[in-house]
Amino acid sequence: MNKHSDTERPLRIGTRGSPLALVQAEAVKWALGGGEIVTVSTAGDRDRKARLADLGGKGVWTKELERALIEGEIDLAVHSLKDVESERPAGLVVCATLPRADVRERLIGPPSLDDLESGMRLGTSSPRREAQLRRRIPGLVVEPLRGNVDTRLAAIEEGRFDATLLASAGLERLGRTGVGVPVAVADMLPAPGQAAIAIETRADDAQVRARAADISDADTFLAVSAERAFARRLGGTCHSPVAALAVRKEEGFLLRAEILSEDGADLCRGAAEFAASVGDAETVGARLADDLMAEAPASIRSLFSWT
Ligand SMILES: NCc1[nH]cc(CCC(=O)O)c1CC(=O)O
Repeated sequence: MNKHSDTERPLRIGTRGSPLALVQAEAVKWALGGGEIVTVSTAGDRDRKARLADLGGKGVWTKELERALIEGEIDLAVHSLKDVESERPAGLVVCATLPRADVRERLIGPPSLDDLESGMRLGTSSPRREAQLRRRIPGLVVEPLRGNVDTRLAAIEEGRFDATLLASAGLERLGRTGVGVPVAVADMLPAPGQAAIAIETRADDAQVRARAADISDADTFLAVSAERAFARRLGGTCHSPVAALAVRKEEGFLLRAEILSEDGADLCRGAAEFAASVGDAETVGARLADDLMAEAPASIRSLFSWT
């Protein structure tokens, strides 16, 4: 029996209602040894046509859950960490992460990135994916493609696009392991926080924080702390192509990160090591952001509020 379960109420686990969100919330419920799933709909779920940026950026996926947390309707919120803006509303914290899944992207459509050519149509609404692939394939035509995983796969099957990219982690969690081909992180660095399921709660809720800490994966939490400190220091918005990935080394961790111009023509990348402490992860992530921005051309700098 879970060591907290004698004394504590079942936690209300807030989640979006998409198939991926529900699978992730179930994973957290299972790890906690129980709880009640509460589904909250977000602006991003209600409007599938508009560009993410026009709906108010990444916050569209999380705002309703955050309101429910602040108002005490739920005890914790489960998110794909990469959808959670690096600046949190006052009083809320990302306090735990489940063990990270495969961080790679999967290419849907062609057999490999080398099969993409100028003039082909890539469907994506991600500025990072757009910039990374336009850098690699000048002349690639990029058009918005949103919606849940099935919607996006259907768009390729119906021939509306030649290719799209999806996170391996999401496909695996939905049981779609055979879809597409994995892309090496050396060819496409993922988004900060990709493949990590995060628990967000009220900063002053010590009981929930303790229960979340029990199920948190320390290496994942350290890695994403550095990636998110990097993104936070840049002052990016939904229009900012940012990639970052930290991995465990024999001693400590290695953070790799890059920022690009919208068309991918310009790129600044770097790497830095950090020790196994959240403080060091955050310091090193922020310093790498400063180092890259200090040398970034205007085409990149204009996409961030870094000063
Ligand atoms: N932006 C939507 C989103 N948020 C998290 C995932 C996948 C799961 C993850 O990275 O944790 C996806 C889909 C995708 O980008 O393919």
